[in-house]
Amino acid sequence: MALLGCGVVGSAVARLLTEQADDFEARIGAPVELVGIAVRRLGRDRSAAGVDPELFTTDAEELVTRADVVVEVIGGIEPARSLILRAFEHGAGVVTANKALLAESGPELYAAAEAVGVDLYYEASVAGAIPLLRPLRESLAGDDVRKVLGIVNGTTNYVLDKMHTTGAGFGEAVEQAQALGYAEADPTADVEGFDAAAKAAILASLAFHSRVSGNDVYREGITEVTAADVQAAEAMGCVVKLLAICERVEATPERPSGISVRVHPAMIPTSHPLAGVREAFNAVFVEARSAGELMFYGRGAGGDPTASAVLGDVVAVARHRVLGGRGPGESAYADLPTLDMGDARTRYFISLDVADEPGVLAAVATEFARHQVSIETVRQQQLADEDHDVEERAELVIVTHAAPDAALGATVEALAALPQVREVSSVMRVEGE
Ligand SMILES: NC(=O)C1=CN([C@@H]2O[C@H](COP(=O)(O)OP(=O)(O)OC[C@H]3O[C@@H](n4cnc5c(N)ncnc54)[C@H](OP(=O)(O)O)[C@@H]3O)[C@@H](O)[C@H]2O)C=CC1
Ligand SMILES: N[C@@H](CC=O)C(=O)O
Repeated sequence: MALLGCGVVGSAVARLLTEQADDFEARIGAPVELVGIAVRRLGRDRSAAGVDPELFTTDAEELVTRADVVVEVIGGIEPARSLILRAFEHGAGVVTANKALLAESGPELYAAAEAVGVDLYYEASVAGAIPLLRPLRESLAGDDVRKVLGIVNGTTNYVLDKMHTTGAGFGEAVEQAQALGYAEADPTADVEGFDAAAKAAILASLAFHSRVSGNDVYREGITEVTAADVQAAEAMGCVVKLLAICERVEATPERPSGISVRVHPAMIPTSHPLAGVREAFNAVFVEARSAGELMFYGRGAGGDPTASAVLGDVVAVARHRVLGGRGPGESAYADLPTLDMGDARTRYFISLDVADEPGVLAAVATEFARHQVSIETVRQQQLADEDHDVEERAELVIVTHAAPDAALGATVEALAALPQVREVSSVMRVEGE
């Protein structure tokens, strides 16, 4: 086995593989020999990997030519993509945790693996330690998956959790997540939702037997979530979570059936099981026609949890080397189109700072009616300034029923333009009953 990368995940893979060498031999039916570990720079302290220092090399291209199984935990697009293709050319099976690469170049990699008849496994790429991709790809192969909904990014869940529970600032919480090994090399990928979007693309591809790339996913990160949003959520008995939502959408007279794949922050009621997902944990609901609802929960990031998923794949690929055969390849036969975000049916929470005068409610309600958005609840309260003097201002808090996202967005724009509306203080989608 060749290991590409020896950072948070790679060092845990090397250490656990070495510590449990006898068990791996028994499970696979042959010993696993680590033939080398490729890194960017030599001379760093690699003691966490617990392996012979002679194994380290900066020549990854040469290393992949002398292994039966290549584990890629470098991250990013290049040189990870070229190294994986080179490993396939030399007949090696590949295990990767690289969701960014799979979401961008998945079809190319599946085809290359297929062409030479070798394995490509990537359980660690979504939701860290949680066995999720194999259940979707294999256990649910006899069912019809309708929806996948969950928290798939540990860093943002950690940040939002800290903002809720300790009142920590955004930057401070991101630094903590980086120190704990949860964040990507560039944490922008986490906080801007790119990492969750890549994972949503992988989940949707597997769940709906279609090709979904990261660019097909509607994406909003958590950088715009303010302390005021967090407080507004709490006042509503909700918490803010970054959610990945993949769903089958039936045809309407205006558009064909397809899939909606989106990542954005949302308020969910504290009674919802996802609200209790704390720190860097992940949780994913899968809804299938016959199975009903399934929930997967566990550690979504960090060295050892991710290495657990990587090593599970190593055992599967190595077994195939010993016994013959290979795991399932890509299944994209359904070829469903990805629909526009505007067509997704969502619910909105909207908080407005309005002039407290007659006719305000009617003006606001008219905009909702004009855009065919139905209101679920409205709450109005007078606003006081810092000296607790009651001004001629009020806060209107509105929660809508589900409506097309485009109609909800247009409603917010129209509300902002009303003369009675001083400010749209907070807008967030709402998920969960
Ligand atoms: N951290 C986590 O919790 C999880 C991470 N992942 C994924 O796992 C992968 C690895 O993540 P992580 O371990 O956190 O990343 P790190 O940044 O901690 O480690 C990356 C490793 O790759 C090496 N590397 C970088 N560029 C090259 C190169 N050109 N040639 C050879 N080696 C190179 C680095 O070398 P050097 O040490 O010399 O810098 C380092 O050892 C990523 O795809 C990530 O998305 C998936 C699930 C969870
Ligand atoms: N940066 C990612 C790591 C695991 O995929 C996350 O925070 O979830």
